[in-house]
Amino acid sequence: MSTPSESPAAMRAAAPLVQCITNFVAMNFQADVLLAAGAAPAMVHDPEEAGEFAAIAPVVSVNIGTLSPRWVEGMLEAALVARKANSPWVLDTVACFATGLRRDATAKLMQVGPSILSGNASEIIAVAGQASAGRGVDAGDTVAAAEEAACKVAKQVGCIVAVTGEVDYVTDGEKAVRISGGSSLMPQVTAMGCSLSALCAAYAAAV
Ligand SMILES: Nc1ncnc2c1ncn2[C@@H]1O[C@H](COP(=O)(O)OP(=O)(O)OP(=O)(O)O)[C@@H](O)[C@H]1O
Ligand SMILES: Cc1ncsc1CCO
Repeated sequence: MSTPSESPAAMRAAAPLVQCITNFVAMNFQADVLLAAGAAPAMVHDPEEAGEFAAIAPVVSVNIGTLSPRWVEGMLEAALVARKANSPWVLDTVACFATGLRRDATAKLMQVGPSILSGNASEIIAVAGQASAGRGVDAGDTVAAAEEAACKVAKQVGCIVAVTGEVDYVTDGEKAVRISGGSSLMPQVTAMGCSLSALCAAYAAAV
């Protein structure tokens, strides 16, 4: 395992293939962010091939931003294959509180047990089964308000939970770190959080 300062070089050296099942809005931007960081993105989502590809890729990044029932099938197939192979997989629960399809998909995906769960404060509060103030893809809660929910989910699932916002809160349920350094311009650009969760996947595969 590399130290945080060694991790970027370790990731570049490994150049991990990252299977991304992500939303239409983020797809291009997220792929470019992964390439810039030194990973090798592949956007592979159809259930006809998602599981097969997950057997080749060392890590899977799942993002529920633009959902359809068929995409959910692909997500579940890929997540199950990754889990069975003991490979990491990351779940970004975009707007998971908003509709029945999203709530149902999130519940099924959480049952597979992601290695890392990433979302804004309202999404993480909703995953913990609490009422959130989110609106669409935007958070209506502070990161601080989601810390308890993040710890609860991390302990229950045995995963890392990252709550994103002005200062990110990352926990395994016992230890936690707060990460600052973002820009107030970042919420004005779409797909920042989506790209971050895919980057987490790349690092999980490589370091
Ligand atoms: N107000 C802010 N000030 C500084 N940095 C921020 C702020 N809001 C977000 N960020 C940065 O943007 C990153 C993504 O966080 P955010 O919560 O906006 O993701 P998101 O809502 O899931 O994004 P998207 O759904 O558009 O992909 C954070 O990790 C943080 O670095
Ligand atoms: C705007 C938007 N709508 C669904 S996914 C997405 C990208 C940011 O979450």
